[in-house]
Amino acid sequence: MKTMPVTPDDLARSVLAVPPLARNADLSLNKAANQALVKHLEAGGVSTLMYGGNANFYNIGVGEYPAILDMLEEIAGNQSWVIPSIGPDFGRAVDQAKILRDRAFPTAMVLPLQFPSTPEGAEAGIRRIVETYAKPVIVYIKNEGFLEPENVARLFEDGMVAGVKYAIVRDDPRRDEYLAELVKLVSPKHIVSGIGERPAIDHLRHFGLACFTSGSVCIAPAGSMALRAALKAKDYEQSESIRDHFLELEDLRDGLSPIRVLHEAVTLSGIGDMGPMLPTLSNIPEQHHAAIRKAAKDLLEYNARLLSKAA
Ligand SMILES: N[C@@H](CC=O)C(=O)O
Repeated sequence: MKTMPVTPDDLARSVLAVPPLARNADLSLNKAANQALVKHLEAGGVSTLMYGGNANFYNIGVGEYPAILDMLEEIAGNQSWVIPSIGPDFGRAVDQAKILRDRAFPTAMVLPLQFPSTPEGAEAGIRRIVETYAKPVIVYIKNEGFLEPENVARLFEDGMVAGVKYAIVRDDPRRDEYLAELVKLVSPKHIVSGIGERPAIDHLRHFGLACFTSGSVCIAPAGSMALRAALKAKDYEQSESIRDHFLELEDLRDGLSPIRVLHEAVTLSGIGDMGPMLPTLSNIPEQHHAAIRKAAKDLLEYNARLLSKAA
């Protein structure tokens, strides 16, 4: 596992995979299945693994946290950069930061708390979390009202933030006043698009963001990395044609539940059995499995074609 401090190059060098977390029937960690998924991602060229919403870190207790960190340290390749999440509530984030500060992970992402929270309170909380952790964190902006751009800018100026994951969903990602303000106050080289392949083209093309996070990268890492390369080359026609391969699965995710569909897609594709979802989420009903299996297998085949072309 890579342990160097975070730089903008780190944020840009790989799509940031946001994988699900595999569990056994009794909800214990399924190390073999988690490792199979990490190996699949690494074989497709992905070197950044961010464990957050898709792994349901929102519901992980402090008691289980050290065991999860042990497993992530063991399953990641030498060159992979692993970012665990902390929070979303302040008390849990501080307790997890105390566990993390003795570990080699280069940073952690602070999950956003919707309620009860104010922008000033969230800024103050992140300052205290960073004081406890003693390393800058990644800030996750998922909804309006959690942190204002000014709060984020102040945290940056004070060296508290290593990067921002920006994930507020808009009907048209090009029309985004919050993001336009944020990139005026914080250099976009520190900000990654956080909503998968669909808005990534607009976020990188029109706002200059450094890279993007993705769940569907877990099925087609070579596809997501090809999209990243096309965006870096500013080849937007090629970018759109690559993104088209993801839309069947992304449509199902957006229509049903992004996290739950991804969890089942990894299982049904055969990459690894993700098992039961940790409460308070539940597995997607079987009536949707046929459509998810087809979309996942189509995307996996696309991944295989890219890998064999590159070989
Ligand atoms: N939510 C996005 C990106 C990850 O955070 C996805 O799952 O594709």
